[in-house]
Amino acid sequence: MVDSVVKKLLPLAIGWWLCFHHVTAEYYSSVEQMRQLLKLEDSLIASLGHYIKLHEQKIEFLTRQRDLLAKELKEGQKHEIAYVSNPVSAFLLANRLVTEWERLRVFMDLDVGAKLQNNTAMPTSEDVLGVAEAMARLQDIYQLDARQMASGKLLDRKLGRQLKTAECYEIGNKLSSTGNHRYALGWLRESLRLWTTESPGVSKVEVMNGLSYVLAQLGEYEEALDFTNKVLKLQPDNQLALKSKEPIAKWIEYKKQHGLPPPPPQANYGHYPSLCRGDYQRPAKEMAHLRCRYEHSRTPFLRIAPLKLEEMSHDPFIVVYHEVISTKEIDTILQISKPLLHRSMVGDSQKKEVSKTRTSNNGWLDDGMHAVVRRISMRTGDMTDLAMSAAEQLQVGNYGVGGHYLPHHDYAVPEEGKQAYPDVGKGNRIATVMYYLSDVDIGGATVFPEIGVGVFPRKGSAIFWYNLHANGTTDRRTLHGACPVLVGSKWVANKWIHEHGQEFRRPCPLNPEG
Ligand SMILES: O=C(O)CCC(=O)C(=O)O
Ligand SMILES: [Fe+2]
Repeated sequence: MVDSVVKKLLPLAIGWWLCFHHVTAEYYSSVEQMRQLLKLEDSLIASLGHYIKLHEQKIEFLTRQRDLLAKELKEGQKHEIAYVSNPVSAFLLANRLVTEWERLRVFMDLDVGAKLQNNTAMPTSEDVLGVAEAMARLQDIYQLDARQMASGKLLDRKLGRQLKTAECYEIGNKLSSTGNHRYALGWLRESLRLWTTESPGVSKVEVMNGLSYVLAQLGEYEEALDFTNKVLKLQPDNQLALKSKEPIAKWIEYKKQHGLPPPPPQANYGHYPSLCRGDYQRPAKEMAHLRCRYEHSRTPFLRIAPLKLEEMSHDPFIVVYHEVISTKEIDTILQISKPLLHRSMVGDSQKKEVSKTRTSNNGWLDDGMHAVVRRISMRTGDMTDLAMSAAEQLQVGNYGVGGHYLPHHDYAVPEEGKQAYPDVGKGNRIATVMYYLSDVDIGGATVFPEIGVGVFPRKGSAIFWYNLHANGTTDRRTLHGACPVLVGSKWVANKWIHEHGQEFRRPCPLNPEG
């Protein structure tokens, strides 16, 4: 649509420029020449009329676009958090800001000279790709198909509105450009299924070319050729289809003779996906001895204020404390940490980098920053009976749509002769206490794939486990990950406690006397 208006405007702008440059000839010395000027003015007025008309069309077009975008924005503003924490609407928002607004900006700059004013940095195409990758991750872990998502359904929830042909195409296209062909296919098929002659924004030929490309990438050459042929039937001179037809036909021959190369190996995290979905059930005999109880005997604090404790695993030791941080304390923590958030890194102090294995934001809070931060440190000490002199600052983390942290260990494995966490200088991370500062609508569990344990976030709870064996060696069974957030915004706060000072303190929590 933008294109067609641009095509009309451009020659006119050039014509207008040419008209003015003709007026420089000498006219005054001849009546006949002067008569030409009347003709010139007549044609100038006609051009001006044409120019105004096209500008009116342009304004009309921009007004329509503005109204459409405003309508979409209004939808988003009705339920802000729900809108940005739903993978589909989050994708559409990022995509609108990057693709559609950029198109409009170019269009506006073309002639009128007005520029879009904005003080906030616009998201970039990186953001759109990030959301597209998150979408593929969510589909993978939670087994979601494009058709259901496009109908506004996520698992058992009905969310948002139904997607249109062009939106499905846009998602498929972005997934295809990030190499997620498997999921791109579903979205492009949905786009074609929804396509009608009235569908704005994308032509049937574009969708079918997209399908042909993705199918060829997946080794489905026969169906790819089918789509290419369909495109050529509709548009015999379609360049993309003409170019791809021959290579696809060659691949069909190759496949007949040699078969397909084996697909690249996929990372396998055992029960990780099923634990994330809450589908995995541990054998009854492993669960039988786990209890929910009040913890009231280990420390003086617990005698006065017993805590609700849920045992998740005895060996390795993993428990969840419930209702250990109040909503008021959480509000304070979130308020001070929000301005400090930045993209989470992976790696040790020697080499830290941004990674797709950990997509969240975090910020560090020191005890000196606020009484509540100090109080949380003390509470962590009271809960665990470990010395807080060897604890790191509180790390507050926020995961957006599709945000996750693939299975990892919290302890470090230093090179021979080097110490773990040299910047902390207090030994390895003996234990982790992680507070859940929010509920999560769907997804976002903390799971331990080696031992089949999954904990779903509950605002106010905290999970506690030892990363090291009692003899100080690392416990590999503590491998754990943060499942992608499907709907919602997940907030956590980590307190990592190191070895030094714990020599006489590490209790056997299941048996205080032992
Ligand atoms: O967010 C979670 O559930 C786990 C986070 C985690 O493992 C970490 O930050 O080290
Ligand atoms: Fe961790």
